Amino acid sequence: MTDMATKRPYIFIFTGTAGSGRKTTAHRALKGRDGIQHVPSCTDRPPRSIEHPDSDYRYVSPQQFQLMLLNDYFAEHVIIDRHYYGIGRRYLETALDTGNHVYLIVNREGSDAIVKKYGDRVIRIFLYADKKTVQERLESKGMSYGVIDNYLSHYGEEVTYRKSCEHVIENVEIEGTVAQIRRIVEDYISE
Ligand SMILES: Nc1ncnc2c1ncn2[C@@H]1O[C@H](COP(=O)(O)OP(=O)(O)OP(=O)(O)O)[C@@H](O)[C@H]1O
Ligand SMILES: Nc1nc2c(ncn2[C@@H]2O[C@H](COP(=O)(O)O)[C@@H](O)[C@H]2O)c(=O)[nH]1
Repeated sequence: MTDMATKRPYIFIFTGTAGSGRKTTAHRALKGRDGIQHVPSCTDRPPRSIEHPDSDYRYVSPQQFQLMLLNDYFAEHVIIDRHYYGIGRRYLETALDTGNHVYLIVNREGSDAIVKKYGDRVIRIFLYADKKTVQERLESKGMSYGVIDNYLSHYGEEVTYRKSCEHVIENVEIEGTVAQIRRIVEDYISE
């Protein structure tokens, strides 16, 4: 068997401080690129906007989520502020089995769980912005003050996780961040 044939695909994890721009920059850098696909999370959190539900999530009811848990549906799951979030194991593994690299956007507990399960093909890219910038960006996105305050209250614990990650990017200027993400990912997948 050739070296190429034995190589497992990479799992790129976008993690970091909440509101740091993970979704925006990861999708801008990678969506539509051949050979890599996003694995969306499931959550029982209701959409923040009914008119424009966040396409990052598969929204399920709390009852559905509990049933999925009972059926060992998730590769990892967390509870954040009374809501459940998780990455479907089958989604993730089907993508990997077809030879695609994947990317996920999860918090630090999710990152640790995926590393534990999938090992050294997991690459964590940590994004952060300073607290004041996060606040301004989320206010301009129209997020409620309650959610923003909650995000900011976890900032200190979240930012220390950068030390465990393979790559750290301060997301200042969006195009610069997108270019850095592309460079990091290309370096791995063109090995
Ligand atoms: N470099 C940047 N400059 C200005 N605005 C940005 C930048 N990066 C992201 N944003 C904006 O900041 C807001 C938060 O970004 P995004 O939702 O991608 O963050 P996130 O880390 O995925 O958040 P969450 O914690 O909600 O999952 C969005 O309105 C996005 O357009
Ligand atoms: N471990 C996981 N964390 C996840 C997942 N999906 C999202 N998240 C993280 O949850 C918080 C809160 O998200 P919000 O959209 O309600 O603001 C944020 O840090 C997300 O990255 C997941 O499947 N697993």
